[in-house]
Amino acid sequence: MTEDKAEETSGTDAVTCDGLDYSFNGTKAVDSLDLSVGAGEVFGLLGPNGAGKTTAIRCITTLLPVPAGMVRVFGHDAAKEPMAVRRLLGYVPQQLSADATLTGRENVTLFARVFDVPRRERAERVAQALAAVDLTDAADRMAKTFSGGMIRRLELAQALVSAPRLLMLDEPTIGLDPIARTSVWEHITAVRKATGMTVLVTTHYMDEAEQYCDRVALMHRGRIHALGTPGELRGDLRARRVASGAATGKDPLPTLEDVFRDVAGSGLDEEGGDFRDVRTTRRTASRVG
Ligand SMILES: Nc1ncnc2c1ncn2[C@@H]1O[C@H](COP(=O)(O)OP(=O)(O)OP(=O)(O)O)[C@@H](O)[C@H]1O
Repeated sequence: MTEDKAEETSGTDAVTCDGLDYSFNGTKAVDSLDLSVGAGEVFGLLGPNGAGKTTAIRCITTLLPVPAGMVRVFGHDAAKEPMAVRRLLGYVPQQLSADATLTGRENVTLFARVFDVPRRERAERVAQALAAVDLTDAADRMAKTFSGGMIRRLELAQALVSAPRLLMLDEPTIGLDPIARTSVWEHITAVRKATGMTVLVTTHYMDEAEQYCDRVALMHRGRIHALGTPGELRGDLRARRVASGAATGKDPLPTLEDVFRDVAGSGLDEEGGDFRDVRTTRRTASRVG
């Protein structure tokens, strides 16, 4: 992290969305979203396909234009100061962002150049980013020889090389096997501990959200239906069930998926929106091969 960025981002929320709306051809993808992500938090935006998670993320990254006053990143208005916002962000989109025909090091160097990492610091910062995701030994191999998990870690290194204060990850572990998923999360967690950066992540995987996110927002049809720590949300649902006579205090805590079913009602079933069913497999290694 560079010192000027650390100073610039102290004392303000990392992300504030205030009545964020976004429509595609008249259809609302994000509907009056209010959200605050505290500096240093790992915050999970959860929801089934089509909930509006990616659209919200793209508004926050400034990739989709929004009116002034709707999105702030460390106090900078995304509409008025998009360059200031971008300077503080690292973004790993769902789509593949590594080039198969370049080596790991070349891919990260490309991002270092695009994000204006000073030339004299570049080689060291690239090496640090690769080391942070455990790719030092593979750094000089072409990305097309990498496994899906390694590619995801390479994409993380690409996003980390500019020393972001806010790392945005759109479905970072989709399509990976359980071991690779754990490895990606361990690296995210380690970098976050070392740098204090904020992490905003979208996922379908409730187990990951539960394990790695400080707070989560459950999103459905463009709106947030519940927000809190995973423990709070599960505890609240149990309390509601006990109060209504549907459960006793001795029953095990409901899962986050139960919480989601409760707040989203029957809409999930209508849309075939069970989280276990809706994962779109992100093409990773096979796509670069
Ligand atoms: N470029 C686009 N043009 C038109 N409609 C879009 C576009 N991108 C998204 N949408 C629509 O906006 C809504 C929200 O989509 P979005 O991709 O934000 O959801 P999501 O929660 O990220 O889902 P997924 O997990 O599938 O990415 C959906 O109804 C989707 O069809």
